[in-house]
Order: sequence, then structure tokens, then C-alpha cells
Amino acid sequence: MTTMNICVLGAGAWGTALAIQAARAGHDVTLWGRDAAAMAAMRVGRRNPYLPDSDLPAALALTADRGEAIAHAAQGLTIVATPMSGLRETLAALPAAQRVLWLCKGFEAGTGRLGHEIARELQPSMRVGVLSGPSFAQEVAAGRPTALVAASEDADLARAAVEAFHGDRLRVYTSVDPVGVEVGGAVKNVLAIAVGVCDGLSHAAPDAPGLNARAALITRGLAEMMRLGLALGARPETFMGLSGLGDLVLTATGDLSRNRRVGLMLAEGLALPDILARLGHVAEGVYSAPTVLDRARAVGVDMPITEGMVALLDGRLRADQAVALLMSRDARAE
Ligand SMILES: NC(=O)C1=CN([C@@H]2O[C@H](COP(=O)(O)OP(=O)(O)OC[C@H]3O[C@@H](n4cnc5c(N)ncnc54)[C@H](O)[C@@H]3O)[C@@H](O)[C@H]2O)C=CC1
Ligand SMILES: O=C(CO)COP(=O)(O)O
Repeated sequence: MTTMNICVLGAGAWGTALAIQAARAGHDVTLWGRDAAAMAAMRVGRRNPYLPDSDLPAALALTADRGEAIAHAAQGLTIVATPMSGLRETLAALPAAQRVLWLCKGFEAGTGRLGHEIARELQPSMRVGVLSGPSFAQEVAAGRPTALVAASEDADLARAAVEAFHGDRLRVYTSVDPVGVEVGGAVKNVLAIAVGVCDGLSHAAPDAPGLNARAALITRGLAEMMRLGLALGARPETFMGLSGLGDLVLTATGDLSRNRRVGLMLAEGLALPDILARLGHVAEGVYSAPTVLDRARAVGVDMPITEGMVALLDGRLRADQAVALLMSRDARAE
């Protein structure tokens, strides 16, 4: 293995977990976080409060100086690990020669753009890609087996992602379909909210939605994700892979998912601001849902589950009404 200089920009749960993974693999890793006091505390305690059960490897460098972190990876690999809302600003701050992978999953609020579309707008010559797939940060930090997919039009960049993270606990597959990988990652978050709502309602009454409804939502959700992806130019097989079906199953059914937990709490009748305060982490589906729907409408794609979630998140429908609306749709061919 060749040792690589890697910087991870964003010290939340996922950036920290992958920084731990790359440092354990023997790379020279610098993790940047924007909160200087939090980074100083992490330097002393060797823990990130987002991942309270995982020690930070001694060799992992921690900084609140973004320029220093970027310079460290000038010849290596830069990982953008901010939420979707920070991707634009972070990409704009990078030199064009930097090789960059981002981890965020969503459509940008306001513009409705995917990560690769933002990169094309800001840094057309930059070598870029996305790392996605079913992966709770806590499990990766704990060294539990995980498989990811690195997607880029630049084969060398996808190979660099494999070199940075692939190991006996973390497999990294490559893909040449960043559009499909990004659409999967963005839409599954909205669908996970929907499945959380369904599961949260399941004890409300003997005829409440149960396991049958959950399986139907996941399957029809996958169809909805795929319709949008194909309309945006993705390859159909990508949706059967790790970033599509894989991440949808994980996020919709795994209680570590923040998006699923948003759905469970909406089903309890909690207000969205209270839910987000309780979560303490980003739940991208909340911010992406309206933009997923806007993009779908712009290309003439029907996304009824997403539409129901947008109405619920807006406060136009209650949780039970959003689910009832899906059941009241006209019969059609699968
Ligand atoms: N946590 C997980 O298991 C996984 C998360 N992801 C994705 O990774 C992205 C980040 O998620 P997490 O790390 O889990 O979020 P988190 O909520 O744990 O942490 C987000 C961190 O980003 C920082 N941040 C926010 N805006 C920023 C900006 N503009 N510049 C710099 N830092 C900024 C916050 O201060 C916070 O430390 C999201 O898009 C999420 O969907 C993807 C796979 C797994
Ligand atoms: O993307 C994830 C797992 O692959 C994390 O999902 P949540 O953001 O819903 O926790």
C-alpha cells in the first residue's frame, strides 16, 4: 500500500469515522473541523462526541485551520464531509488541482443541484467523485464490516478512493455513474423518513400500517428513486447496488438512521423543530425532500411518496393522513 496524504473537511460523525478508517489503514490523515474549541477538546480527549465509543488513532492529526488541512492533501486526496449545505462553500475554497471526493447525500436546497452539478459549475476542471453506500458512521468507526461505492467519471480518482479506504473491514467498489449514486443517496433519505412514519404508526390501531406496508413502501420507493434517476441520466443497474437498494434498506430499517428517526418522531406527533433539536445531527432528507420533488416535477416524474413527505414536513398533512393518501391512489400496473 502506498501511503497517501488525506484531508477530511468536516468533523461530524461520518467525516470522523472515515478519517479514523483511513488513519487505521496507515495513511497520513488530517481532520478539519470549523469549531476550534471542539477540535482542541478532541485533541486532548482523543474522542469525538458524535462517536463517543471510538478512540481517535494517535496518528490522526486534528486542526481548525482549513488552509493547513487543504495544503496537507495537495498531492493526495481531499474528502469533503460537510452536510450538503456546506459542499458549495467548501468546493469553492479548494484549489482546482485538488482531487476531491464528497460524502454528503442530498440535493442542494435552493438550487436543487446534486454534488457533481455543483462541482461542474464551480470547478469544471477539478477531478471529483462521490463516496456513498450503506454505512452508519458508528459501525465504520467500530470496525464493523461495511461496503461502499466510489463513483467518478475519472477512473484514477475512484481508484484513489479504494486505496484510501479499502481494507479487510471496509470494501470499496467503484462505479462510473455518479448521477445514479447521488440520486440514490439523496432520495433514500426522504424514503427513510416515510418508512419511519409508517413504522411509527404501526402500533396505533389493529389496522394500522404494518410490515406489509413497510415492504411496499421500500419497493415503491425504489421505483420512485429509479424513475427520477433515469430521467436525470443515471444507469438503471446503479439502483440495484449499494448506493440504491443497499442504502435504502439500511436507512429505512436501521434505527441508527437520523432520517428514519425523524419519521418515527413525526408519527408520534412531535413538531419538526423539536425533532431536529432532539436529533443533534443533520437529517438530509428533511432539507432535500422539497428539492427532490421540484427536480422530479421539472422532468415530469411522479414521486407520490416524496410528495406525501413534503406535505407532512410542511405541516400540510398529519402522519396518518400522509400514509392514507398513498393507499388511496388509483390502481395501476406495477
Ligand atoms: N452519519 C452517517 O452515518 C453518514 C452520513 N452521511 C452523510 O454525510 C454528511 C455529513 O453527515 P454527518 O457527519 O453524519 O453529520 P453530523 O450532523 O454528524 O455532523 C455535521 C458536521 O458538519 C459541520 N458543518 C456543518 N456545516 C458545515 C460547513 N459549512 N462547513 C464545515 N462544517 C460544517 C457541523 O458543525 C458538524 O460538525 C451528510 O450529508 C450525511 O447524509 C453519509 C453516510 C453515513
Ligand atoms: O447515509 C446514511 C447511511 O448510509 C446515514 O443515514 P442517516 O443520515 O439517516 O443517519
